[in-house]
Amino acid sequence: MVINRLSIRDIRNLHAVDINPCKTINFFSGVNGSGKTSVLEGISLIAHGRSFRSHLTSPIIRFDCDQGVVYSEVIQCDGTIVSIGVQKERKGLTSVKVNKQSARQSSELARYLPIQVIDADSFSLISGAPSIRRKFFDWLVFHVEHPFLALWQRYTAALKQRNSLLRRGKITYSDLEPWDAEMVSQGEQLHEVRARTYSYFKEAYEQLSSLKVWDNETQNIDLVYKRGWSEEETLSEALKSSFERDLKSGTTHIGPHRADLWVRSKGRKVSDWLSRGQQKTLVVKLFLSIAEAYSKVKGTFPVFLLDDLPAELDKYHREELLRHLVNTGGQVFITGIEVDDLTQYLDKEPSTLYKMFHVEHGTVTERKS
Ligand SMILES: Nc1ncnc2c1ncn2[C@@H]1O[C@H](COP(=O)(O)OP(=O)(O)OP(=O)(O)O)[C@@H](O)[C@H]1O
Repeated sequence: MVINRLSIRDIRNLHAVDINPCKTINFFSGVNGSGKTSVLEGISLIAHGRSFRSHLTSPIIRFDCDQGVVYSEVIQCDGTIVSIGVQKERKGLTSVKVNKQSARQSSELARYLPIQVIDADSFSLISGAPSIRRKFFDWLVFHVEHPFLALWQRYTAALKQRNSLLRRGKITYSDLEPWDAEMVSQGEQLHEVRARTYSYFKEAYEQLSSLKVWDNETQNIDLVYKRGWSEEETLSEALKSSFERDLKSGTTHIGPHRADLWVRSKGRKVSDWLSRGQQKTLVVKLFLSIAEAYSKVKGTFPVFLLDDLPAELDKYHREELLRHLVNTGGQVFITGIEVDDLTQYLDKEPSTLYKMFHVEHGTVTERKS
C-alpha cells in the first residue's frame, strides 16, 4: 500500500498541508516543535481513525479550531486507489469516509492502510507490560486471520460479563458457567489463529536473524508465544481452577487476554541484561519481522512511520535499517531534526527513491535537490 496524496487541516500546529509523498522513503526535517510528528500523527488518523500519541480528540485539534481533517489517497495492492477522509471534532465525534461513503467502524481503515509506528515509546516493547507485546502481535493476527476481530470482540464481551459477576461477589462457579462456555468457545479459536500467525512471525524473525546487522547478543534471542493459560490444562479446566483466585481479586487471571510473546535468551528475560542500545536494535528487529511476516501473507509491506529515528539508533544501525526498508520497497515516513541525519545515506541512493520535506511552524514544503 502506498499513500499517494496526503492533506492535513488543523491537526496540532498543521494548518494546511498538501503533499504527494514518494512511494518509498519520505524524510521530514525541521527544528523541535515544527510539526514533524504531527504529520505522522495525521497519517495514523487515516490508518486507525485515532492518533498514536493521544487517545483524546481535543489535544489533536489545532487550538481555536472546532475540527481537524485528514484526507488521503492510498494505492492498494491491485492498483485501485482508495480515498480516505477522517474528520475529528473537538466535541469528540469522529467521522470516517472511504471512497466518500461513511465507514461503520474505524477498524475498516486498518485494512486499507496498514501501518507500523516506531517511536520512543516502541522501545518499551521488550521491557514493558505483556499487553504491549500482545497488541503488537495481534496487529499481525488481525491482518492475516480474518476471523480474529470477531473472535476477540465476542471473547472480550464474555470476559467483561464474567469480571462484573466476579466483582459482585457472593457467587458460585455455576453462575459463571454460561460466560465461561462462551470464553472457551471463542478463546480456543483465538489461540488457534494466534498460534498459526506466530509460525509466520517466528519464521520471518529467524530469517532476519541471519543478517549481519545484529550483534551476537541480539542474534541469539528466542521468541516464545504464551497462550495465556497453562499448557497442562484446557481453557475450560484453567478457568475453573482459577475461580477462587479470580473471585478474591474480582478479575479473570487466565485466558487469551493474558497471552504474551516472551523474548528470552537461555531462559533469561532480555530486559534484565541487554544494554539499552541492544534492546533498541532488538525492537527494530521485531518490527521488521512483523512487517516481513505481514508481507509473506499479503504480498505487500505495511507503511512505516519512524518518529525521530536518528535519536534512537546509532549511525550504523540507522543506515542498516534504512537499507533494509529501501530493499523491501515499502513506503516509509521518517522524521528527524537535521537533514544531514539521513542525506549521507540517501545520497548514495537514486533520487527517485526518496523525497525530503522541510517542516517549519506547521507548514510542510518539499525540498528540491
Ligand atoms: N492542539 C494544538 N494546536 C496547535 N498547536 C499544537 C497543538 N498541540 C501541539 N501543538 C504544537 O504543535 C507543535 C508541533 O509538535 P510536534 O510534536 O509535531 O513537533 P516536532 O517537530 O515533532 O517536534 P520535536 O522535534 O520536538 O519532536 C508543537 O510546537 C506543539 O506545541
